[in-house]
Amino acid sequence: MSNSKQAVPDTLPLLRDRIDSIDSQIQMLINERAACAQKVADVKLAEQGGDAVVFYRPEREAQVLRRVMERNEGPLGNEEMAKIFRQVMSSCLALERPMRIAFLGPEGTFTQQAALKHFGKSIISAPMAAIDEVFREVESGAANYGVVPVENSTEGVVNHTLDSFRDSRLKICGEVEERIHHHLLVSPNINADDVTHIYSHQQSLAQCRAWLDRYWPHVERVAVSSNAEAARLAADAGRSGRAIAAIAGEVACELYGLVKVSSNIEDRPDNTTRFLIVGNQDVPPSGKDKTSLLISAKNEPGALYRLLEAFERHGVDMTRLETRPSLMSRWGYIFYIDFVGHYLDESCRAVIEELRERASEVKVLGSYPVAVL
Ligand SMILES: O=C(O)C(=O)C[C@]1(C(=O)O)C=C[C@@H](O)C=C1
Repeated sequence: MSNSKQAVPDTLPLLRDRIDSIDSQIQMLINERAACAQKVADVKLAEQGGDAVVFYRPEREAQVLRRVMERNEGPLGNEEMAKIFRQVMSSCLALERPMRIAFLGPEGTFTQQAALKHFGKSIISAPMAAIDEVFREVESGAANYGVVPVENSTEGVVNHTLDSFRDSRLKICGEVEERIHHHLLVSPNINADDVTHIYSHQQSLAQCRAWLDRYWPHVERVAVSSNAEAARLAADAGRSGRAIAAIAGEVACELYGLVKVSSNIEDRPDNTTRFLIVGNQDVPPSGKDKTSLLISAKNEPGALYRLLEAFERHGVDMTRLETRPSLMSRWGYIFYIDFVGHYLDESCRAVIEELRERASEVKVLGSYPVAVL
């Protein structure tokens, strides 16, 4: 193999020769890696047998991606490099066993975008109409994993997702954060100056309100069921020459063959949504993990204080606390708590043990790697 540090030629033909030679080496190495992954699948099948085999290993994937970022020397940025490896692993996993991923649809939603960011593109997409359908699809075994939104930095918590954990035996196997970028999109044959209506989900219209007021004050805004649906409608309209624009994300833009009139038009550029990966497995520690708990507190004075005090005493860093009505008793509550660490870590174990003594129910929803990308 040639030395990667050898002098870079400075003419176009020589540079292209060099790129061709590097490409063929990369290709050979990727296939060598893929062959290793195939072997890994054989070993897993031999060791774990039949239905119990767990091909997808979130903790291992997180470690691989973290290592890629740690050793990266550029000129490609850490995230860019990790994205390339993300896709390489996705292809390798698909070779071991194709993964069917259920997500809150339709095709082109930000949840699908999050699923692709987390698993890479080599998955079988299964869009579901509602969050509880995503849970059911994974519980029934029809899908291997599910992806659901859990909180948004502007809109707050997604109650449907939290509530679905009450009666589900699914585990959280991962998290993914997605900066939500909105784009103004039209059909390629449409002139943006002719646009008469702008379609989008109500929340997205709200998230772009100031931008719309400034640049499109006289164009009618129409709320539809999702951004992806807005993109589909804009593409449909374009086919019959009607000038309708949509506000939607990157995946919907590509999926419906639209073009961007303006990019990143959201009023708050830090607008971020966190998604959870749900599945049937307990994920071993990756070295940098988070844990989510569901706790039913006894309805008595100081109950919440006694729960939280255990975190402080054992030095466990709590990152989120949400409260939902329990539905079992009037004014009873369920708390959703996220903290840093894995449930097998000594301090986390001690906290969970104490919580079990103090609460009427403690359910470990899962320990999982902190999002890498
Ligand atoms: O290490 C494994 O268990 C593998 O299956 C290999 C591999 C990879 O390509 O690196 C593929 C899929 C898993 O999710 C994790 C890693």
